[in-house]
Amino acid sequence: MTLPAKVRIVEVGPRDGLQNEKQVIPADTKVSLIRRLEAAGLKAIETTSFVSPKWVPQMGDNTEVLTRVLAEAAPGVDYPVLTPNMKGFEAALAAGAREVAVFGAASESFSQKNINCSIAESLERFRPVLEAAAAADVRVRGYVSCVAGCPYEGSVAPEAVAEVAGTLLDMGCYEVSLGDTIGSGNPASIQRMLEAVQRRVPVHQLAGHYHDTYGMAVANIHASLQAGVSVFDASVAGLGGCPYAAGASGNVATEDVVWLMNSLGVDTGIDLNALVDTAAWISSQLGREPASKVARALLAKRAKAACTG
Ligand SMILES: CC(C)(COP(=O)([O-])OP(=O)([O-])OC[C@H]1O[C@@H](n2cnc3c(N)ncnc32)[C@H](O)[C@@H]1OP(=O)([O-])[O-])[C@@H](O)C(=O)NCCC(=O)NCCSC(=O)C[C@@](C)(O)CC(=O)[O-]
Repeated sequence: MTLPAKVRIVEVGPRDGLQNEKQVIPADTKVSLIRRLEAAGLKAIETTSFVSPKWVPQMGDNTEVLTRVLAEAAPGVDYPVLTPNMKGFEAALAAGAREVAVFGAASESFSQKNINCSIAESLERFRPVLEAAAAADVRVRGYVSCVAGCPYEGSVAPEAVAEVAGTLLDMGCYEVSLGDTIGSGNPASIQRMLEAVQRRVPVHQLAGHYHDTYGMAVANIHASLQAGVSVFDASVAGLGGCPYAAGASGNVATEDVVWLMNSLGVDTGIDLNALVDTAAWISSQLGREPASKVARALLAKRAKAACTG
């Protein structure tokens, strides 16, 4: 299949990337990260989540972060936030959200552990969110977790993914992001899953959200590109992991995705050097090195050039 001329990258670092950090990250750092991502050319930046602070303490500053980000919103940039129920949606709307995301799963056990209800109950919680969002002219994105495997149940049937994705679309989501939450997918299994999902959902309404636990995320993105997917979620410096999927590493690093796309001649609109600066900056704030191979390689190259130059 011919590759698309350009792809849309949804940066999830400030939410998916930071939600699992044990240390308290000041709101100033989160806002500064988002400003740097805007400057690097990201046009969709998942900013925070309106979930229970008892469940995910790191996102407890959601209103402050979203309000401050929106007060100086960059032109043409979307700032989606997660909202699992009406309580979250109402708080997000009050803080000025113009895009939200509901998040379900293709695995019953993960749904219970993550949002404390069954898949069917979760869809019933999302329905009023989608209705209220339509009335307020707020866009809604859908997520399906565990599309390639569940930390509690093991394998997940592609048909189960297709069913939840299709229902989210029928309910009014404009796009469904397919989460390989524990990074257990490989190009063959992702391809099989996408074939099943595409029987229910048009490919232009799908996004890939692949964690990089086993180093397969870039290969899975390449397989998805060949299957016609042109939206990918990624996290600067490879930050993150899901608090309810033990051992799962971060999302694929945004730098790795931009490097892949640049090498394929696919436009992302993102400045790789500015992105690597951002990866180095947020990693230093967290007291570690960037997780991504591309950031490490480019930073090492710069350091060598600085020594020899
Ligand atoms: C969904 C709930 C809230 C249900 O939690 P619950 O306990 O079933 O909810 P409840 O309605 O029974 O309410 C219990 C308490 O929570 C409060 N509450 C209820 N709703 C909210 C809200 N929206 N915001 C703030 N507080 C809320 C509510 O007010 C009450 O407070 P209390 O009276 O005990 O003081 C809970 O399970 C939760 O917050 N879970 C967190 C899930 C989460 O954030 N997981 C990580 C994100 S998902 C992910 O990372 C995967 C993804 C998207 O990236 C894709 C992938 O990789 O697969």
